[in-house]
Amino acid sequence: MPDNRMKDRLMVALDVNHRDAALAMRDQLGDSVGWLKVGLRLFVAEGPELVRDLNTSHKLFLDLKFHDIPNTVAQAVESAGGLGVDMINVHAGGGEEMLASAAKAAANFPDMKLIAVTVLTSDPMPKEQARVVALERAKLAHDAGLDGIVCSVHEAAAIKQTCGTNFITVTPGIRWGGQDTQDQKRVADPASAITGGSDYLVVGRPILHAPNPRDAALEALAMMESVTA
Ligand SMILES: O=C(O)c1cc(=O)[nH]c(=O)n1[C@@H]1O[C@H](COP(=O)(O)O)[C@@H](O)[C@H]1O
Repeated sequence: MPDNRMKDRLMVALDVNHRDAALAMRDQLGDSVGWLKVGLRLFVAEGPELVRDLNTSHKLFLDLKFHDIPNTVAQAVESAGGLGVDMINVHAGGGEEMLASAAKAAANFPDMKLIAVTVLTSDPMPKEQARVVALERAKLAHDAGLDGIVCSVHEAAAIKQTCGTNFITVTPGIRWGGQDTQDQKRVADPASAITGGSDYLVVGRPILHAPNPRDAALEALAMMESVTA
């Protein structure tokens, strides 16, 4: 049985395009992971009903990366809050006013975490530059009252240092054992993510496309656990 402290820090990105595929993956993973992430592909295909269904067995991160004028983003945050999900995200690039409007709307849903994407893990900018920009955007999100950010493992420690240990760091771009990095540019393995200041690891294809997704999730969890006391 996986360690609850770690399984509650592992988010599987359900980047599939059909309700049946999503439910089958949920069932295969079972209690090996604490979180599921629904992103653009699945949400556009299947909508809110599936989100509610998945949220009955697992915590749910609705990853739609809102990026629009402040009023529109605030309204979208309200709608997401109405779904009862546990976490949503916006783009920090939307600026201070947009972030503040999103935070104000999210305050009506105290159980839902609002986080901001800093620099996409697929962005080809050099790592040093990504760290500077991600930190700048993290500060903006922190000052606007958001709960945390999405960044790569390479920026997580600096962000924690500046914004405080309670400021949530969610890190996609997780690969291990020589896996193909695909479109991801700033990657790290599960153990480095834990030691590098990540609160939550987002893993998609390395689990979804594994011969046995549950075994792949357990492998990631074992690496996460290997660096904790
Ligand atoms: O917000 C995200 O979740 C996200 C931000 C980011 O900077 N990079 C990133 O990969 N993601 C998401 O994290 C998941 C990573 O998937 P894999 O690359 O397949 O592990 C995908 O669902 C992406 O949409």
